[in-house]
Amino acid sequence: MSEFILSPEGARRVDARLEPAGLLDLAMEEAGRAVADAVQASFPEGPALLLAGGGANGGDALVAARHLLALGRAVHVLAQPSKHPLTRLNRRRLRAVGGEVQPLNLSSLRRAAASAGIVVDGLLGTGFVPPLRPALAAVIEVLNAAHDAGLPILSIDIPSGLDASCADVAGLSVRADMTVTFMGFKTASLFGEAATRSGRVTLAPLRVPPDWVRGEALGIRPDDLEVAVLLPVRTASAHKGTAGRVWIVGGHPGTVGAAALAGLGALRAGAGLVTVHSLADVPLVTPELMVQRHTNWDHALPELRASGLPDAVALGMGLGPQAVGVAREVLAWGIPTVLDADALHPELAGHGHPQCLWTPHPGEAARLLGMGTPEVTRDPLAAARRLQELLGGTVVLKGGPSVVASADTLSVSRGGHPGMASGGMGDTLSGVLAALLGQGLSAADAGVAGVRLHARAGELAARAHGYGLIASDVSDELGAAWLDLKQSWGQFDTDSD
Ligand SMILES: NC(=O)C1=CN([C@@H]2O[C@H](COP(=O)(O)OP(=O)(O)OC[C@H]3O[C@@H](n4cnc5c(N)ncnc54)[C@H](OP(=O)(O)O)[C@@H]3O)[C@@H](O)[C@H]2O)[C@@H](O)CC1
Ligand SMILES: Nc1ncnc2c1ncn2[C@@H]1O[C@H](COP(=O)(O)OP(=O)(O)O)[C@@H](O)[C@H]1O
Repeated sequence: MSEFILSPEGARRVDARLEPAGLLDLAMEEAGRAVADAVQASFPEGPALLLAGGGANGGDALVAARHLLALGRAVHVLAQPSKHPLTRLNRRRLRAVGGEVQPLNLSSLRRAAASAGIVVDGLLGTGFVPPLRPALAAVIEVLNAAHDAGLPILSIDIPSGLDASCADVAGLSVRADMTVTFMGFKTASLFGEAATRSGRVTLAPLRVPPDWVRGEALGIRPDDLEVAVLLPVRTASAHKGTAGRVWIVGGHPGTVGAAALAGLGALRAGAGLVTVHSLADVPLVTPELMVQRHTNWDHALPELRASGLPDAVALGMGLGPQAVGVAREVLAWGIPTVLDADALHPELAGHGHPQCLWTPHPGEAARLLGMGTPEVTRDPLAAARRLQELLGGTVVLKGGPSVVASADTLSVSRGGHPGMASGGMGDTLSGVLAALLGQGLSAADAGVAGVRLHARAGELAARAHGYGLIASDVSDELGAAWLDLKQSWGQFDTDSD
């Protein structure tokens, strides 16, 4: 099932629908219970210290404390005063079952932290409005010092002090080992330094009408089953001519490996026939890859067109200074096209078509949008949306994780591995995407499926290579990643499919 991504405003609008129906109390109960379960499952040792702020985030902490007590766990609760009716109600409920609530201040925190096995941070959630007030800043400093000394922290919904809608970390915030977030992931749970501060993030969807959440969602995060159904299935009579003919147009003296890596990626993602067209000598990365060296693009492109177009083309990888002119010609062919690297130029805006897949990394995205790279990485969902509006077709804004933006959906990929931060990984992805386009997927489906396939291959390759991962290792695992995704569907017969 897809998971959703929510803005703080979207979460508040869902709250506003729950409250008059009397359902906010139940949502808080479920949220607090999910936190208690996570504490028991992941941090079973020692007393649990729960910190409750004045808002609903603090209410979740008080509910969690009650559930932990009921499970027999030693709990210690420090709370700020609250005007929030449900938070006050849950403070009374906690007391009613014998739980003690003491005021939160620096000395009570230091004392309790010294004997705690886990701290639950329920100080600030999506209602936080920066900047952090000094009194809470001092609390978070003590908390982070205790964390540095080895005390684990689980944050409720979002680490206190983080702006949920932003991947950057502007000021002081809690450094969590784990975050239990509700209804949908927040931008801060998924991207950048904010995601690092969130630790391992798990989603408690809460029993809220899914249409209420879907209606507010900024985007979705498909699971592997949803990706698996997008991957093409061949009939027994398939042959190389029906499995997708792909051209790679790229390479230039000095950067010709980029085109070769794309070719390898396309072969390993199932393309039937792959030819690299280049002005430079392409290294023989594998004999199955066909190579045509041309002397100049002005002659080569009309000849190629006349020779019969392939099912899909990927262009730009290491293509060099002529990339924009070449891209204009290739776009006029009107066939499924991946545009990467040197072909990602603002001059091409308006020249695309619905079967285009544009694959910028944040630096290229910034060049296309005429902004700085930090603006792109601060809010990758917004940047991907703007890129799609500028370029049309489908945009893959690459990163860990990548965002796939089509006209009607924003989708965030799961997985990948930090070992994928090495040159050539994006070239491999371009080949993968072209192979999927060549096998008949729409640009939007190829974007979602190709990015996850590439990320899964990266995860598998990292088992052997860790941070020493190189792009051709990822290509080598594409077949295994494909099988893996299909098996998650549970309908894959490895002998015949
Ligand atoms: N449907 C859902 O998603 C559900 C969401 N749920 C939960 O609700 C949470 C959102 O709750 P929320 O709206 O009450 O806000 P919350 O984060 O507790 O913050 C408000 C408190 O912070 C304070 N404060 C603010 N800024 C500050 C600053 N700069 N520096 C210092 N303090 C500052 C502010 O103080 P005040 O301004 O009132 O003085 C007030 O006390 C959400 O994250 C999730 O945990 C669940 O209960 C179940 C259903
Ligand atoms: N930390 C990471 N986690 C997951 N994927 C990553 C990470 N770092 C890089 N990648 C992936 O590697 C690829 C890098 O692309 P790009 O920067 O264009 O590489 P190149 O231009 O060297 O080919 C992207 O698909 C990106 O999603």
